[in-house]
Amino acid sequence: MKRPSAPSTELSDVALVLNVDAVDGVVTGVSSDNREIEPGDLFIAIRGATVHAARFAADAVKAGAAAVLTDTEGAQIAGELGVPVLVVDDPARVAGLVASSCLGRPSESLTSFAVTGTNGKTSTAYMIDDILTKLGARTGLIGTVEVRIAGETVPAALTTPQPVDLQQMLALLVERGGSHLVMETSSHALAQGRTRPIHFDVAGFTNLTQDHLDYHKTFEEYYRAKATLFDEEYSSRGVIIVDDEWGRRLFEETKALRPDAVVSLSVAGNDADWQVMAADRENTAGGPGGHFTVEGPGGRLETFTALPGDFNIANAALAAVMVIESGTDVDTLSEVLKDSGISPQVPGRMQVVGQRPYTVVDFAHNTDALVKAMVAVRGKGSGKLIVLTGAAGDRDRGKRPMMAAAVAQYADMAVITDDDPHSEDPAKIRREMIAGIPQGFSYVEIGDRERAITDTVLGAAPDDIILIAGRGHETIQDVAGTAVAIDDRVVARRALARRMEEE
Ligand SMILES: CC(=O)N[C@H]1[C@@H](OP(=O)(O)OP(=O)(O)OC[C@H]2O[C@@H](n3ccc(=O)[nH]c3=O)[C@H](O)[C@@H]2O)O[C@H](CO)[C@@H](O)[C@@H]1O[C@H](C)C(=O)N[C@@H](C)C(=O)N[C@H](CCC(=O)O)C(=O)O
Ligand SMILES: Nc1ncnc2c1ncn2[C@@H]1O[C@H](COP(=O)(O)OP(=O)(O)OP(=O)(O)O)[C@@H](O)[C@H]1O
Repeated sequence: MKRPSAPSTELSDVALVLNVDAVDGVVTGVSSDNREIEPGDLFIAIRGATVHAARFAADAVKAGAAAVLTDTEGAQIAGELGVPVLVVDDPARVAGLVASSCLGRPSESLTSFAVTGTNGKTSTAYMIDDILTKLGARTGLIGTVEVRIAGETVPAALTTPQPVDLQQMLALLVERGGSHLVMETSSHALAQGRTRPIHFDVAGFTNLTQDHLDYHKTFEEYYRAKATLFDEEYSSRGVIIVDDEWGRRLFEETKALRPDAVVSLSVAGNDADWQVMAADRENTAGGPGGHFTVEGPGGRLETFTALPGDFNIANAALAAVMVIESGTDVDTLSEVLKDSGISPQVPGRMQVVGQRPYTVVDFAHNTDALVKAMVAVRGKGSGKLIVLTGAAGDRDRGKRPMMAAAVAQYADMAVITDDDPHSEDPAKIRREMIAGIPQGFSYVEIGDRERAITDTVLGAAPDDIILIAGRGHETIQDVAGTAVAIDDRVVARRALARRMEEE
């Protein structure tokens, strides 16, 4: 993605923002990676988990960096550079702030939405973007699948970009006349303060179930990271789904501190400011989703989503209430959603790739998401429900047997295959999953994912339902450092076409 144009910034102004001693000089851009330095940039050298970027400071200066911002350790590692060096305690936590001030504080010109939770961030973010676009907004959408900045789309590297990259995306959005920002905020990003200093107009919470315990260590720590988004420093208003215990706790804690800044939403009939009632599940124009009514302090909206599964009604309702809470009138919303409802195309999320056998590719890669996806597709065929799943290496090991046990509980057959093994032995990951399958349940183990998908599609009966879970939109599998190209949707479609030819 192209760089936004940046105004010249006096280093004394940067020093002022950071509350450190002033230095002379001017910068005309900012980067936290020496490989991306352009002449005139401020190089922000951060200690990462693997390396201190100060090791690359000399290279950055060679590439044209006009100044360096780092910590005391970084200044020592970098040595004499011949350009001004600003020293702060924690450059990672101020990187966003510095980038923002060098780029004209872009977030202040945008109406911004952030979604957090274990599952549903991407789907909800696409839905907010869909609504805003129908309302005539020029949007930026930043999340796991892709980054879309006022019309230009690039694949995403992270769910929530690193602070400097993020500020550059916002500056580009403003430069292109963007008015609204919608983004996913991962727990990693919140723990690392990647979104600072963005002050979101509306933050939304979907749900919290087990995931990422390799990074956060305890559920409490995971919850705390997510809860940060609802702090005064991070957002003006919050909309929280209170249908799990973590949502209820988050709502109560936020309400106690900021009574007027948060509203609750329930899809399950729990006590809440906004109530959702689902109806006519199969009668949705344009798809298998559902009609619903959402009613609360801002009025009553009747609409629908064409995306399958009850959980997508929850996501759509959250998206609608977030837009209403940003100040949009319900009648206006009702009018723009009249024909197509809240029905964006969300790549790799409950994406139907074939009808006989009914075949769905979904990103479900934790127990709760798998259960929801299985329940959503259960009635789509009269035959067996076959679920193909694996688990990623170097990530939360605890969830592996739980995921397989859930498949055994809700499906008729499991195909245990590889996800992204990363540096782990894939056979060991599969064994850990299989340990969760109870005696007597029917499963096959096929490590090679392409073969697993192909064999499953070719072997299924026409009335069976196939759920290919775990990788959704992803197109690269990381096997011991080697990038293997595989897109579940392409492989499944190819096998479905072969089936048709052979029939
Ligand atoms: C834990 C974490 O968030 N790590 C991120 C972090 O890595 P790190 O701290 O190890 O960075 P590092 O490689 O040591 O580099 C340190 C600094 O040196 C710089 N550098 C590095 C090499 C070089 O040649 N030149 C250079 O300037 C880097 O730009 C960086 O600023 O900075 C790296 C560079 O920006 C990221 O790629 C890396 O994300 C890793 C890949 C990652 O997997 N993060 C995941 C866990 C993550 O954040 N995931 C969440 C979503 C999870 C979900 O919901 O599924 C996300 O928001 O995506
Ligand atoms: N509200 C929800 N509740 C439970 N499961 C959901 C919900 N929404 C989506 N899912 C399931 O979770 C999977 C991931 O959905 P989505 O990509 O929208 O979430 P995410 O929070 O962005 O995930 P990730 O953090 O892993 O990127 C979907 O493929 C679907 O199976």
